[in-house]
Amino acid sequence: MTSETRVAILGVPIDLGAGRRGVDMGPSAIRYAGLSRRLHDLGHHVVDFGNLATPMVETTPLPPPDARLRYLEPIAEVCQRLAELVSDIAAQAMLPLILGGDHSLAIGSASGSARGRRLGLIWIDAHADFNDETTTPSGNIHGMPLAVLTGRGHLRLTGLAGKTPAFDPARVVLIAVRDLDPLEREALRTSAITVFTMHEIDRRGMAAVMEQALTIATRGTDGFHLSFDLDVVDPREAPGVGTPVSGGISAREAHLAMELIAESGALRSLDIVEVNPILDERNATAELAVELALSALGKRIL
Ligand SMILES: NC(=[NH2+])NCCC[C@H](N)C(=O)O
Repeated sequence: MTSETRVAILGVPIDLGAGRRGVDMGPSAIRYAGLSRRLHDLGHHVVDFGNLATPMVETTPLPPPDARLRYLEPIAEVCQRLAELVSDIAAQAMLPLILGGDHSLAIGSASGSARGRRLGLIWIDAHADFNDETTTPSGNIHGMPLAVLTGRGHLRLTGLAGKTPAFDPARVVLIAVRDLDPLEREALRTSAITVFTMHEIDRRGMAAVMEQALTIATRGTDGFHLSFDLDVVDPREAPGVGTPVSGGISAREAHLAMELIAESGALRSLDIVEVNPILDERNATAELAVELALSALGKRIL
């Protein structure tokens, strides 16, 4: 039996933070895969707030080729509005479920959720998204949100929670990472973030890793925000993502992680990001995204 949650769906169709087009169609693809109806069938009260208005590449001035923070202004503006909305939704005792969109949007969603409360952060992703303008090889802001949320990055982005850092690095866990840029790796090594790479998952198993992750994210906190990038799943099972990396977790391991998150009872808000329908195979990745959201919100086989 799942306990009824009031779930607020919010789409953020943005791809300005990514180097490749297409993840702006993610919210549509995930809705088309039946998200709202299936959450309702699971016993939740679901309200779809529609999509946040977002600028698109075609109507936004092109950043200079050497930009270290591509599309900073439009992304900061979207994240600011998103933070307001997520904070309002959370204040109404609803659980915000944010559909992406590229991962830069987590700067807004996680900051908004962390306003006025002390949250842990669980980041499940093939990448660490721990670059800043001095370490980024691409200038793409979707490679930076975890750095921003732990206090490192441009001032337009780091203050959206009303406190900096939005999250205490000691309460932040990064899971299933397997692709780091050289300077990003150094920054991660000296941070207080707990990192479980693919190596730890292979070695100790997802259940043991998640158990420890949940302890870290919930100790002394009011719960946690989950940011889930579909590219964490192996591209054989999740081909429709913007930046695929081979050697990922299986869909089963992803489900196990989500089920343990649901069992913790401490999930306060979540993002499901980086679904790219252009690269997908008959919407399989969006369908997986829906299945995983259901697991995170209490779906059980028996
Ligand atoms: N959310 C993502 N898909 N991030 C990919 C980041 C790739 C690379 N590390 C960069 O900073 O450009």
